[in-house]
Amino acid sequence: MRTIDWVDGAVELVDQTLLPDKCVMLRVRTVDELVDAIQRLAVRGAPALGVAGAFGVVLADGDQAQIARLRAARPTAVNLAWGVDRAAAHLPEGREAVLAAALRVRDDDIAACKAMGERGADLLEGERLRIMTVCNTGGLAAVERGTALGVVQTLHERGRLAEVLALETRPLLQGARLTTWELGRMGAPHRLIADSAGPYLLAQGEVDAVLIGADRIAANGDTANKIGSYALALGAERAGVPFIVVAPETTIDQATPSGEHIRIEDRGDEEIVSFWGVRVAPEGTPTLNPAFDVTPHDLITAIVTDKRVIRP
Ligand SMILES: CSC[C@@H](O)[C@@H](O)C(=O)COP(=O)(O)O
Repeated sequence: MRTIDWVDGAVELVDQTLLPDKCVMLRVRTVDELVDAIQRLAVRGAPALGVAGAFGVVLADGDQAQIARLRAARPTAVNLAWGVDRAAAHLPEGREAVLAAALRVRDDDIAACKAMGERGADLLEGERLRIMTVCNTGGLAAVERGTALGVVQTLHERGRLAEVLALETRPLLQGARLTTWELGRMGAPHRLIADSAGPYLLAQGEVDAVLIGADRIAANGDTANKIGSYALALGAERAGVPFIVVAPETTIDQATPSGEHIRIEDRGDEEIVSFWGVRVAPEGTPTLNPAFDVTPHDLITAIVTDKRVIRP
């Protein structure tokens, strides 16, 4: 199954807000619908956002204001702007050239995820690995297979996966809803844990490696990823566990020198004052809701891309 694709003149994508209960495909025909899908996380994850951005330029049909709005729909994952720019570069050649460029973004992502899975599995030592991960970095965050969870899938296919400990990933529960769903479909052994249990379980020696994805990697290797990644990096360093970032080359942003320059999306009050539509905090509680954090490069053991292994 492809998470996102171009089908009969429209973008077709899995509506991830409905998982794990329902797997429904959404057909998106306008930039307005696509921006809405991106902002409510019907489509999400850096590589999938890159593909959505590229397809969105086809839908925009040369309208520069719409292209600009799409490019800014979510600020932290560099892949969205990158995908938009890569397709938009072909606007002077006409719609067919833009569509061809967008299809190349899709195909390159499929190839990159396969390459990362193999390189990551080759890098890890040990025969029966216990992996900790946060958010969702599987096929749902890309077109197929994904980044960090793509490495997990390759390990599983090679018979080298003992277990995955998946953080639930509050507030939107990408780990609880999406990662466990994907691991179940793969038949990979896993247990779901509360976010705050991550560093403790690392200290208890329950984990052989932490594998995460990335939304933007600065030129010096500082990495923005789902909120909670930094706590895992600190816990992993203290426990002597490798902390590995898996991301395509397209997530490396040479224009951003270091993590302090990365814009972190704040997603507002609603997601944390309530849980699945039920208010859990007193009316009017002020909030801070950063969707991502930045792990400094010195806490990262290795960055695995589709082309190389970087040791920041
Ligand atoms: C392969 S996905 C890498 C990242 O995009 C992923 O870890 C992540 O943080 C996604 O956040 P989300 O807010 O669900 O888009």
